[in-house]
Amino acid sequence: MPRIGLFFGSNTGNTRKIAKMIKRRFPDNDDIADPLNVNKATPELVAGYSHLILGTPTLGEGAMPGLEADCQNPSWAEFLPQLAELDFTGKTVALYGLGDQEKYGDNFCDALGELYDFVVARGARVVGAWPTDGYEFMASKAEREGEFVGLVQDLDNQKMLLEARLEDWLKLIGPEFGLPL
Ligand SMILES: Cc1cc2nc3c(=O)[nH]c(=O)nc-3n(C[C@H](O)[C@H](O)[C@H](O)COP(=O)(O)O)c2cc1C
Repeated sequence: MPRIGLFFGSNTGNTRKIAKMIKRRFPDNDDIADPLNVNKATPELVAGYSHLILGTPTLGEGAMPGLEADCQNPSWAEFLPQLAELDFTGKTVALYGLGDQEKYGDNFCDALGELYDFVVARGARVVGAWPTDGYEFMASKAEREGEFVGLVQDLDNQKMLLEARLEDWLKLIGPEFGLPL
């Protein structure tokens, strides 16, 4: 079984696209599972991995994706409560989030911050903090002590930076995840 689980929620496909890019970046590497939408995941599946890469967009006004944020399918908002009792102690977790800094500068990538708080409260070791340089926003729950808690991508305004940012971040977390660079 792969060591590294790759889970995402997505409304319009951007977060899924990045999950697929991460998987494709390591071809023929059995350590990393195929990306799975959280609306098809189970707590048992998440529990089975020692390493997790979790991705989420922010919807609504700073909300997790899910039915209340007008997604067509359940997503993180419905799945996280199912993980409430899961012990993340001993797990290494890397997070990435998507948002729109121009339209939602007051809630930029808030769901990424919520995901961070959720796993940290359950004992996870989170790696892959990311600089806020190069982004313009007013407030973000994903910002802690001057850094984002994970990779931030803005495909609405900075799509041209997608690949370079992802590559740099994968280099950052690679050693923590035992992934080749
Ligand atoms: C209705 C709606 C609400 C949004 N609210 C926020 C928000 O509060 N904060 C933010 O950073 N981005 C917000 N966004 C931007 C999305 O997070 C961004 O477009 C993201 O790339 C969508 O990812 P997905 O295609 O995986 O769903 C919102 C987008 C939509 C359509």
